[in-house]
Amino acid sequence: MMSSVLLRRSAALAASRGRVSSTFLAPIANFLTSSVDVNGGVVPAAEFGRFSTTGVTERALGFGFQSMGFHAASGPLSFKSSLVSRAEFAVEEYDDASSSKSGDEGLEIGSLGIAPEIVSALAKKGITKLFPIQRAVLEPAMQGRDMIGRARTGTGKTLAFGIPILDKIIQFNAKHGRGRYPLALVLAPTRELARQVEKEFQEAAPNLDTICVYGGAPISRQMRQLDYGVDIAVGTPGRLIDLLNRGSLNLSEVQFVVLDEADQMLQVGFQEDVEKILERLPQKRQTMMFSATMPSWIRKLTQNYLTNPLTIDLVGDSDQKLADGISLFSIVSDMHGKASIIGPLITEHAKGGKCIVFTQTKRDADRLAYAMARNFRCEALHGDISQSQRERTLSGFRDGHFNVLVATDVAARGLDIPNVDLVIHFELPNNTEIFVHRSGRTGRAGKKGSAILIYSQDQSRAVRMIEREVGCRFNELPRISVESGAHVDMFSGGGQFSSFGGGFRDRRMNDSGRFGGQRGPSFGRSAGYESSGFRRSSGRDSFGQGGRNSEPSSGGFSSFGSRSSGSAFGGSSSKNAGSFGSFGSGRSGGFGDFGSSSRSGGFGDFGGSGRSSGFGDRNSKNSGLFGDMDADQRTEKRQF
Ligand SMILES: Nc1ncnc2c1ncn2[C@@H]1O[C@H](COP(=O)(O)OP(=O)(O)OP(=O)(O)O)[C@@H](O)[C@H]1O
Repeated sequence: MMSSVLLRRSAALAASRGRVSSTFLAPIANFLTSSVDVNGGVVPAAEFGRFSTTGVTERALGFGFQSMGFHAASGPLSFKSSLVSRAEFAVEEYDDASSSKSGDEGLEIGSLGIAPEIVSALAKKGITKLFPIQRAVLEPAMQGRDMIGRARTGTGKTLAFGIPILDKIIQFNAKHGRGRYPLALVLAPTRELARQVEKEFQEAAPNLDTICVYGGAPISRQMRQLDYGVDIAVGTPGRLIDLLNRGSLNLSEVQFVVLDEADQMLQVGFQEDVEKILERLPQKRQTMMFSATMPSWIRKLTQNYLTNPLTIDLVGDSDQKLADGISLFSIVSDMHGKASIIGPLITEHAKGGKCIVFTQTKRDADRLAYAMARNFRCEALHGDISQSQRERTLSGFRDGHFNVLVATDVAARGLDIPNVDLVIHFELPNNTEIFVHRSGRTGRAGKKGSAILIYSQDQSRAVRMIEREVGCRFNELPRISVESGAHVDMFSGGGQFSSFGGGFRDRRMNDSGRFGGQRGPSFGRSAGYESSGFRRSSGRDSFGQGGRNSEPSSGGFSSFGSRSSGSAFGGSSSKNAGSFGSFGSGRSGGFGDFGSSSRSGGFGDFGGSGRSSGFGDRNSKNSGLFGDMDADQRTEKRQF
């Protein structure tokens, strides 16, 4: 091991470059000087008011930061204010972020003193200018500030925290040589997102050693890699904890921690594990939290984890919360016709590009993908599918081998897949945050895209509520009538069940409206909701719906056979044997085994995990909300 450490150190020394601190700030200062007049009158978004131009704590930042003395002496404090104001101003210009129309020439990445290897690596990806959130974050992040960052989906939050961290690590390594233990830790809620973040880090700083740890992948390989030494660890909490418990992961040198999708990471069920990890980190560290959604509860909670945090919010409370390029549509459909209108919607609105259809349940995702596969190249993605299959599916989708992905909310957050032109909410999401994240799989990085919400007549109120909460307006599409011959039968094994999802849900629904998502008053929102269709979660403001608890893939129907299984109606012996295996809310009723059976081909080895599509389980500890927990044979339920 010593040799690997030495190897890492000498490699770093070879790459060492004695950078003069002032090179970093001078170009920014020039830029700001030239832009200060322009921005003088700009009132930052609501949260920007909280950005203090005074009292910036120069936290003692551990070993890596002393060498960054220039940041501690970075000129007048108003400078930082200008930077943030400028960033906010730029948000309004963001429509055309990729062009130079906005007059952003001053923030060419190459002129900021960022490590040349980052600059050239980003340039290879066509990234030459900072996006607004990246501008806003750069300076305070370089100063070591703890922060909460909110910016709309697809606006570059990953590199907003990535660039400063990578730059600092490169500098640290150049000075001290490379050590064995990670200097930065990024926590993400799903395996796919963790992999994506790690990839983005790796591509932006190819000479740094990164590792992505998550369940469903052999732990021994991850242990070996950690043993060899890494600069940055990205992972999902379950596997990180396992590695900590096994003594393979040492977090004693971590200087930078990021909670990506922070509002999800700090939900009950997730939060405990996150805390376990945070407890193992040095006190002296820089902690940053990012998400496109920051419900009010999270702002209070973050005080527990952050020191004198700076809030950088490019969304603001009153604005619309979706990225600008997303056009929103709604269409009413009864439960029976829903599946049948997906095809026409895709044909009309995806325009040959990719489409993600979001369902509430794993089972629904399977069924819909199965039924749609008759007309589209289409696959399902959810937490009951084996990790290897999940990865194959996602890369197949990325690479354009098929164009329609039917997914649970395991794919709602963070995933950056090129050319997703259309998102369809097959069912109402459980809360507005999920709506924002799901919709945000399209319209990324300044591109345009569409999101269509399918709802039933009695969900109109919930639709209006989304509009209010998200600050958006749906364009109502004309109803699509489904001729009987064109009806999509979701249930291959039993033609008698021609309705889908919500229809069944309603039948499962008990009097208290547990399956809220399928009914008007059941839509959740983070700001609280009083309908009986909601369950309040642990005193926080964000609500799940009862249906979520009962979402489980195994709970609903027995009817849908996997491609590999002839026993499609495995649950027919269950309580409600009349038609469907189990209308109960229990996970295992009817055909609990469906979820765990392995499949070949169509529907994966249902060994994965995750959570179902809402926050309904926030009350339950260890509810297995993270995609990785399963693979480590943890006891959580699997819900995504
Ligand atoms: N400065 C930039 N110039 C051009 N493209 C960029 C820039 N920064 C990031 N991107 C690209 O924008 C896309 C979206 O970035 P990213 O995934 O970080 O968004 P996000 O804000 O984290 O979204 P979400 O909220 O959905 O997680 C990525 O493909 C990324 O490579």
